[in-house]
Amino acid sequence: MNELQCGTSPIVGFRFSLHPMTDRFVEVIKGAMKETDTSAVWMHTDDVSTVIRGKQAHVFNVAKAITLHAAKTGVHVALNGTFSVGCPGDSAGDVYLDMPDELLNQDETKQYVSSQFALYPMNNPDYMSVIYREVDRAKERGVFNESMHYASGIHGDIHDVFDFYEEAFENARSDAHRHLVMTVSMSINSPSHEGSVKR
Ligand SMILES: Cc1ncc(C[n+]2csc(CCO)c2C)c(N)n1
Repeated sequence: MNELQCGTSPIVGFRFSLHPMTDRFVEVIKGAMKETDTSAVWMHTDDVSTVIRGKQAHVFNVAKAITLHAAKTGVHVALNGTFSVGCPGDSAGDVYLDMPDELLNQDETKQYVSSQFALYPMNNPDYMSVIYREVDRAKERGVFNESMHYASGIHGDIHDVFDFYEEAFENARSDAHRHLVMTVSMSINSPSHEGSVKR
């Protein structure tokens, strides 16, 4: 296969970093990963970030679970990450596409999150209408917070926010334009949320 060719694999990837605002950052990061069932995704952690790859549903399920575990410590946590699909590069982890669909992390604990996201529908000349459509979806779902340069503000309960992100990521790509990148930046348990309406 031509390694430079994009758009042949349905594998979804998420590369992210957690930044807990505490001296106890090591146990918050490592604890969140350990308490999450990551067996349905390929995962690798280094000194800067962690990458998970696999079926879309599992990648979003694991991303949310790790974030929720970190949030439940009560510590102010920042998460930054990039979702990508349609550019397999290497095929390590493709075996995870055979995993059963059953989601392995089911914690329903409520948790307010404030976030910003940006969609990059690669090689799609009509990318702005894709972006507007997904921002409209956020408004319909009740998770839209505000417009801003280079991103859109999304907030609410972590389950509603991650549901929206997965739906937007699913809908912002097509057979004609399979390569999609989405960046997400989240702030949780921040003292700056004080006074925010939806908590
Ligand atoms: C999700 C995530 N993965 C890796 C790092 C990088 N990192 C920074 S401190 C630390 C623990 C001590 O090794 C690690 C792994 C991160 N911040 N967030």
